[in-house]
Amino acid sequence: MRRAVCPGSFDPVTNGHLDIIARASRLYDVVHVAVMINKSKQGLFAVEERIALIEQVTADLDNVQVEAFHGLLVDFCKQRDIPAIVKGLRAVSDFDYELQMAQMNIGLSGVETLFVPTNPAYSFLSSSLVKEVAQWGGDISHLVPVPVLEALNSKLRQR
Ligand SMILES: O=C(O)c1ccc2[nH]nc(Br)c2c1
Ligand SMILES: O=C(O)c1ccc2[nH]nc(Br)c2c1
Repeated sequence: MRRAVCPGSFDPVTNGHLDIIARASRLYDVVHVAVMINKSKQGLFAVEERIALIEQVTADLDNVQVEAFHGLLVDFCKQRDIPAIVKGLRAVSDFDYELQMAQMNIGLSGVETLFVPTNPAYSFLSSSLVKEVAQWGGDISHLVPVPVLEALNSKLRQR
């Protein structure tokens, strides 16, 4: 079974993320979406909420599995026999950091990183920008899946 992991914080999952995950699911037998637990950074959505949203929006992709992880991504990969990391690249500005991480990861464990050029329609997109615009009442309905839009609206109404 050829496995890959798509790591991220997915706080929340956007159309850009979903595009990468769907394309990876067409290239690999199993795609593990790994939601990073970051104790030092309180996200808008709890990890469980992020996982539930990703599961909801990838329900039509039967080879996608979603789970949380903390610690080193390469350890997550080793424990699950995953030889490849798949990440989206939005712009040249992403590449510096991603190259550094990829070189660190292959040095640590031999896990390769494959980069997928994001759909140009989403090259400006990030979870943080979506949250920023949504909290000021901006229309982000074309940037996130419907369940995420609904979750964002109710989360921001609670504030
Ligand atoms: O959610 C994130 O933090 C995040 C970051 C960087 C990313 N590259 N590709 C994907 Br999918 C991705 C997700
Ligand atoms: O949402 C983010 O923060 C984020 C960052 C970096 C990213 N690269 N490719 C994708 Br899709 C992506 C998403």
